[in-house]
Amino acid sequence: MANSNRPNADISHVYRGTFIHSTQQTALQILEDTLLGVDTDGKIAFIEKGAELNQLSQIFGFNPSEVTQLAQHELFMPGLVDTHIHAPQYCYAGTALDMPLLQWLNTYTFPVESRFKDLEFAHRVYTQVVQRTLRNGTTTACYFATIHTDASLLLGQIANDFGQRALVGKVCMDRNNSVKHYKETNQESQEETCRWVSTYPLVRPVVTPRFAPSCTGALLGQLGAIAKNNNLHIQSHISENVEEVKLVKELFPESESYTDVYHKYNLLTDKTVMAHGCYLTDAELALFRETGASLSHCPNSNISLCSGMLDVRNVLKHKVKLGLGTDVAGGYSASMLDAVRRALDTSKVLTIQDPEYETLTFEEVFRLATLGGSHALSLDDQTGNFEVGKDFDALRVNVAAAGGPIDMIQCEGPKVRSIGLNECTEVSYYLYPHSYFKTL
Ligand SMILES: O=c1[nH]c(=O)c2nc[nH]c2[nH]1
Ligand SMILES: [Zn+2]
Repeated sequence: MANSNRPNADISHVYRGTFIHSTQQTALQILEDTLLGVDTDGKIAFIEKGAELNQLSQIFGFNPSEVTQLAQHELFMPGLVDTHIHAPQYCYAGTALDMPLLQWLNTYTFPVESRFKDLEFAHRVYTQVVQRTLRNGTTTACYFATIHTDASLLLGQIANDFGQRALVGKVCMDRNNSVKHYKETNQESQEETCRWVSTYPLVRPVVTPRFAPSCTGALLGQLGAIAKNNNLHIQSHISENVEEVKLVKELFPESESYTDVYHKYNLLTDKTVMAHGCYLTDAELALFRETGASLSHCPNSNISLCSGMLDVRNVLKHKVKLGLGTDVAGGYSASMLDAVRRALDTSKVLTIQDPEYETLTFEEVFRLATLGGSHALSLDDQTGNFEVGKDFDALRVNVAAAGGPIDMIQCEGPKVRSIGLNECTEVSYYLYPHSYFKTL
């Protein structure tokens, strides 16, 4: 029995069955006939082999007859972590994907986001995006909201009420010539960001310069200082599209690279997550590694906006922390399972282009969607896998749910050990992020 267990914990639930998760050493571990105990704070008190039941029940003082046994076709997996999603853009997800990034922002995104001044509209869309992502198994999400502080607070409140672990950013932008009222003055952006971050712990605020082209150097510097003084998370976009990289060079001629722009303004820290990074050089990746900043790989968005393809293998080689993001609505799907599939597709396209390229495995991408995401958001002490002491943040998956999308086929031959890349995990599940079960 592992000595990392916490024998003094008060146990509220014990589950027995199959658990799958990732560790640093193993991309996908399948733990059959396993017992997992949850304490009254919702934290994992032990995870041990089923055969240890009697011993565990004595140590932890629970009754073996109260153990919840999973059915044959059920399993637990960690809640999915979406490291980059724009909550307001959910209202046009699946449409408006006919332009490259900069034109797309001006034509569709900024006009829609400017509507979130209207709190009633914001309430409607934000409720839908939180419910939908939860239903898709996203128990942790790192959201961009809009420039409107009150609507951003509402998003945090809604996520909190539904039991989703959410990091939320009030977007900052003091540069935008395309939609008249959708920008702030430098002073407004600074003051509203201070008002925003002072709402902690109701929401976990993220300092959110939209991206370098939307912010003056002065604002970037002020946001870097606010993040530093309050030890806050930071999120933004980087090197998504060739035109954007060129624009950043023109706007910030004194900087050596796009990464250097953020670094100069103290926006690259071990609590920073930057979306995309398709065109980062090895020197820029080295700077990410040095500062502890992470990347969010958003393959659906990268393909949908014809932005580029991230070389994930190279990011991993540089030991840069990496998670997956849906990037709704540049990405048309709010499902992290879709992000898993698109990450594999992108990797396979890179292999088609260069047969020597080492394609990502399904197991590696599963890890990116769970443990990798929790690392990228610096939440790996709380979530990402089934380690003792972390929150029991899990999806209970029934791959044989009545009316579900999978036909279970009995066949002879080797036992199938991988859950594969079909629709199976989008069937039925329960969330258990805050020491109570929820069925959506
Ligand atoms: O995919 C993206 N979505 C956005 O909303 C955005 N803003 C700046 N850069 C961006 N990229
Ligand atoms: Zn984005």
